[in-house]
Amino acid sequence: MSEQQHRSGFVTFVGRPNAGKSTLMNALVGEKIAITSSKPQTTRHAIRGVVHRDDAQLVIVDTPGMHKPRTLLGKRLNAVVQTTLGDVDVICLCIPADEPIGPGDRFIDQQLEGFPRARKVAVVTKTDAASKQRVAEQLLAVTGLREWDAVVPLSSLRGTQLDVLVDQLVALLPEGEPLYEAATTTEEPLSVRIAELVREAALEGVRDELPHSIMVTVDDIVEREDRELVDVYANLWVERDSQKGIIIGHRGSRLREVGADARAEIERLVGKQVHLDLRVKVAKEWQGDPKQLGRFGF
Ligand SMILES: Nc1nc2c(ncn2[C@@H]2O[C@H](COP(=O)(O)OP(=O)(O)OP(=O)(O)O)[C@@H](O)[C@H]2O)c(=O)[nH]1
Repeated sequence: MSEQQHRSGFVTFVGRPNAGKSTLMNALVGEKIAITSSKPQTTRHAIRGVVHRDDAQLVIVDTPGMHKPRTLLGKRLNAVVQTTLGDVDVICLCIPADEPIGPGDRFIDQQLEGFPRARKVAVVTKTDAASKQRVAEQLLAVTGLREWDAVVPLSSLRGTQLDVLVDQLVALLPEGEPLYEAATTTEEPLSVRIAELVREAALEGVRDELPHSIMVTVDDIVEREDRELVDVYANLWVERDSQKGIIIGHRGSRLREVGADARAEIERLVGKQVHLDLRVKVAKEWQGDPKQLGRFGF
């Protein structure tokens, strides 16, 4: 194949919280990069995953869910979305098959008008969770929103139609050389990926406003010289003392569970045994504090 025919470019997935964007990106990249959870607004960073093919390279940028900002963190997250969308070749709007199209979807669809350069693809996600008829109705409803460059129904969970989406996306990319080396699946530094795995474990089973209050930082990752062992020093931040109690649980039982879950995922990532030193700390109302936000990398 000549260099000319190779295609490469940037694709992003937008959609209301819980639409299945992160799960889809992980399924496409074939490796756990963005963390997923049933809590809305799990994604906080613009994360890149890379899909490699002989004839193309798709760089996927994951964005936080678009929403009306309530906190300073919310505002900064929306700014990340705006910058990301101005910069990509294809924007995919994800709409779950198992829920009717609502004001949230329409709001985001309208925002797409602001990015005329990008090609636009509708992805109907979670087809496994809806009947055939429901999927067909949803496809019709989605088609009514605007003129799309492609409309693809799929299930990330079952892995159905993922190849169809990739084919469609590749066809919409400009011709160009690969942007990343073949072995690269993400640009995220190891410390960030580890912090996200700890946050994912901590999100399991927490409710109400607590999910948004959780932040994880990694102080140090130390490889032992004498053994195949990695020491990870991480902090789990919450906004209030009462939240600290919830995270730690009765006699530390919840924290131990979170640590064990996170450790298993980190071991899978680094391919070595891991010792996880996890401390719970309070950063008072960090979501509204510019100094704290800066410290957490927002
Ligand atoms: N049945 C089914 N569930 C799915 C599928 N894809 C995602 N989900 C579930 O939907 C929920 C939300 O998925 P995410 O990928 O975190 O959604 P998101 O759009 O990235 O969410 P935010 O980060 O909040 O913007 C999770 O509970 C997933 O397991 C799918 O193909 N089928």
